Amino acid sequence: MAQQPIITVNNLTKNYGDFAAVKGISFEVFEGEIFGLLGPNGAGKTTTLEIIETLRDKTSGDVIVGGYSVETHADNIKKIIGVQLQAAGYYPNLNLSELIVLFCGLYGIDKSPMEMLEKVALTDKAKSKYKELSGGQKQRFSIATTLINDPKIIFLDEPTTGLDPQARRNLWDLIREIRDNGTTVVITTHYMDEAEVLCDRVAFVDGGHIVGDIDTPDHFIDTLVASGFEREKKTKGANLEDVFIHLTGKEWREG
Ligand SMILES: Nc1ncnc2c1ncn2[C@@H]1O[C@H](COP(=O)(O)OP(=O)(O)OP(=O)(O)O)[C@@H](O)[C@H]1O
Repeated sequence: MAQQPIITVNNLTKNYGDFAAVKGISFEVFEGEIFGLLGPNGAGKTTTLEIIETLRDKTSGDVIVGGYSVETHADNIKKIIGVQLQAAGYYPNLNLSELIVLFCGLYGIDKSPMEMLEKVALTDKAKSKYKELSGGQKQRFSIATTLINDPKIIFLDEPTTGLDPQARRNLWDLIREIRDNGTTVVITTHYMDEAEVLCDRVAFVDGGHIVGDIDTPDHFIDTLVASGFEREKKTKGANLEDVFIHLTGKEWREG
């Protein structure tokens, strides 16, 4: 069966005053995939994401999300997407369970906080405040809040920045699980190892453009190797991170 586009971005541009941050970007995200926008700091990933999320106006181009145009049907789009809040959005005096109740109220949805926390393995932190969580737990909680309205698509902007290797791997498992349960995931990252193991397809963004094709990580790598590219050093069968994980285990950490 042909893959169905759930997001179509066509010739998108965004100027901040005289500065062109996004310079004619086009891509499709297929239903049910983990799609990665990869690129260095300042490439235009967040700007592109925020326009798709209807949080920022575009300068020109077309963006269709779930069949709706960002220009004319932003409210319909907001109902079918899940977006991570910045940390400042979490009221400091409420615990995780109370925060979930608050978000449910904003969406007009009745969900059990424990059920939402269960999805991200945080039921034991239900009575904790957001600021008391570790980096990985904070990310997991913020992912739980994106799932409250049973969205068709969630957007994760650099979800593993600053996390330790276990927390990153556990977050990758969680993101795959969300995809396997039928939610499309759009993620930005500048970690190529992350994109390689996590994303079904990726686009490389640099200087406001998509450079090269949009393809699976495997196909990109195979094409590069077939072109005669060789790494300078022969890689070993494991790396230092493998040693670290082997020695310290892969279980959830509370630290
Ligand atoms: N509100 C704004 N006003 C002016 N310039 C902005 C604004 N937001 C972003 N920019 C600029 O637009 C460019 C793209 O920024 P953007 O945040 O989209 O990049 P990014 O790829 O997400 O980078 P990062 O990984 O650092 O978040 C950068 O040069 C940035 O300084």
